[in-house]
This record gives sequence, C-alpha cells and structure tokens, in this order.
Amino acid sequence: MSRKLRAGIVGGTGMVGQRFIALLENHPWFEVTAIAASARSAGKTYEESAKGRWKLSTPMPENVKNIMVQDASKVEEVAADVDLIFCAVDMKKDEIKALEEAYARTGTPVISNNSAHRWTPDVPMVIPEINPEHLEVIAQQRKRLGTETGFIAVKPNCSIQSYVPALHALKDFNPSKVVVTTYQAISGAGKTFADWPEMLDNVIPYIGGEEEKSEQEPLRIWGSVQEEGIVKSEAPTITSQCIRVPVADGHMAAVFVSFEKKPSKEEILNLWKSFKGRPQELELPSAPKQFITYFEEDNRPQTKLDRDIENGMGVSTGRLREDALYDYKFVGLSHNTLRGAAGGAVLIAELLKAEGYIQPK
Ligand SMILES: N[C@@H](CC=O)C(=O)O
Repeated sequence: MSRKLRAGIVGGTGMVGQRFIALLENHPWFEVTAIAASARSAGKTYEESAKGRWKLSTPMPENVKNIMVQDASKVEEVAADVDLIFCAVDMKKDEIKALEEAYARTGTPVISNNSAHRWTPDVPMVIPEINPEHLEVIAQQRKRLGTETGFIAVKPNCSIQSYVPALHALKDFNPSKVVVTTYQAISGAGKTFADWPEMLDNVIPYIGGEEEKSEQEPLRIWGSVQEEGIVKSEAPTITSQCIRVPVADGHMAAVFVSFEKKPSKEEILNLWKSFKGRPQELELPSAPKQFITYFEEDNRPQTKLDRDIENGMGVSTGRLREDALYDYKFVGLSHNTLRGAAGGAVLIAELLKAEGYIQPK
C-alpha cells in the first residue's frame, strides 16, 4: 500500500486550522506532518502554542501535540517535507495571495480556506459535488506560476453551502431569481461564546463582505472554464441578507426561488433525494453518502439537531412550499466549519488526489 500523503497546515492554531487537524486524525490518505503559524507561535510544540486556544469539543489529537510549529512565512522550509498544504490564515488579502502563490511555486498543492484567490481566474473554487470540472483550469495556473506540480485550489465562502447545493440539484429548471437570508453561526467568525459574549441573547444584522460573497460566489461556482480562466455564470440573480445569530455552529438559509420553468414539488424532492456528484461516484473518504437530506417535519432542519448530518458534510433542506411572490420557498442548513470550511477543503483535496492532481513528492 502506498504511504499516506504528508499534509502541512498553514494557520494551524486558528479555528479552521484546528478543524483540519481534527479531521485529518486517522484520515486514510493524508496525515498531518507539519504545522505553521505566525512567527509568534513558531518554535514551540503545537500543544504549547495552542494552549488555552483549542476550541473544539474533541481533544487535541495525540499525533500533533509534539509537532514543532514552523513560521508560515518560511515557505521553502515548511514546504520541504510535505506533499500538500491546507491553508487557513488570518492576514491581509494581498499577503495571503502572495503567501499561497509562494507555496504553490515550491511545487506544492495548496488547498485554501481563504477568500484571497476566489476570483483569480485560473484558480478553481470548488464544491466537489457541483463543479469538479473547474479543476481543469489548474493547467493554466501552473503555466502562470511556472510549476509542474504546485497550484492553488480554494473553497467558497461557508454561507453558500447552505443553499447552493439545493439550487444546483434543480439546475435543469433554470433558477432565475433567488432571495436568500442566511442565519450564521458565531464559529464562522472564528469565535465561541466565551470569546464573543456580545453574541449571547443577541442578533447582529451585519457580517462584513458576506452579502457580496453570498450573491457572487455561487455564480462563479456555476461558471465555465474558458481560455481566460473561469468565467462566471450570468444567472440566477441572487440577492441576500446575512445575519449573525447566537448559534455555535451551523449556517441556515431561508430561500425564495423562481425558475424559468417551474418544477413540481415532487420533482424538487426527487431531485434533492437522488442528487449525487463526483465525490459520491468516487466514494471519497469524506463524501457524504446522502448529499441533500430533506426533512418533512415543519420544525426541521434545526441547527443544533441537524448540522452534524453525514459527519457535518451533508446539507439539509426543509419547509419546501409554494410562495405568493416566487415559485417556492425553503430552508437549507450546513455545518459552516465542516462542509463550509475544513471539511469542504479536505473533500477538495481528496478529489484532487483521486483525479491525479496531488502526488507524493
Ligand atoms: N464569513 C463566514 C465564514 C465562512 O467562511 C462567516 O463569517 O460566517
């Protein structure tokens, strides 16, 4: 049996970095062999550097405790002994762009949770069940970066996972207009209630930059691969409001949608139930068996009860009904730090490996 691929986590001390570490414990294809963070954390063991900062309810995996944290800006050193990198850093956009390109230029695949490269034309932004064909653009990117093996692939913003899969399953009916309101958990801001007490008993009707992402990123996901890179789709028109709610994990979306050709309710339910993508065909280790689960109960899905469906990699829908102004309305839910962040990125890495884009160095 071939050896596991060695994964580096750049930004390993943050909340998404911690999720990567937890998800890769016992992963059949990848193992964490390097962790990098700011110069402040470098030179300590991971256990020391994350002391008092480990935010997950599961304990820190034993296999990472003694890894010496490296300085993420020392790109050649970090990249030297890894086959791929997962990146989730808190820096300025331009700095992240440059850092990720520097890693890719070392010949290392970079799978990023950051938004910096989401609109770089030759960087694929992927939800593996929806647009796996966008990986083709990696060939163009490798030419630009002057590397045969390195590249950057990114995942989209966490909010869109709660409604884009449900709309994508109905694409043959051409959704034309979408109104979405997202109710987003505090972990999306990298916080817990302990470090964000303002969120107890409170709702904040603003998340910087989130509405633009929620309206525009789906169009890139539904875009096509052209000579100039990924060209975004023109339809549907999406308008959104994004609201922070006092929930630990799980982003919910309330959606109104009209179609060019209106499907029946039965057609929608059948399409949601039967929808499968490339991860399910390839039986990737993190792929949910059932991607979209519809709840018949009027009070479901609920964030607390249903966010962990399919190990946090499934998407749930509910309350589908006809609407007076639009064709239909429904709600969607996804786990923002699993499917919407680290889990989504691990699934992209699995797809990249299965399709031959990531090899042992
Ligand atoms: N920007 C989101 C995080 C998703 O990637 C949020 O603030 O919830």
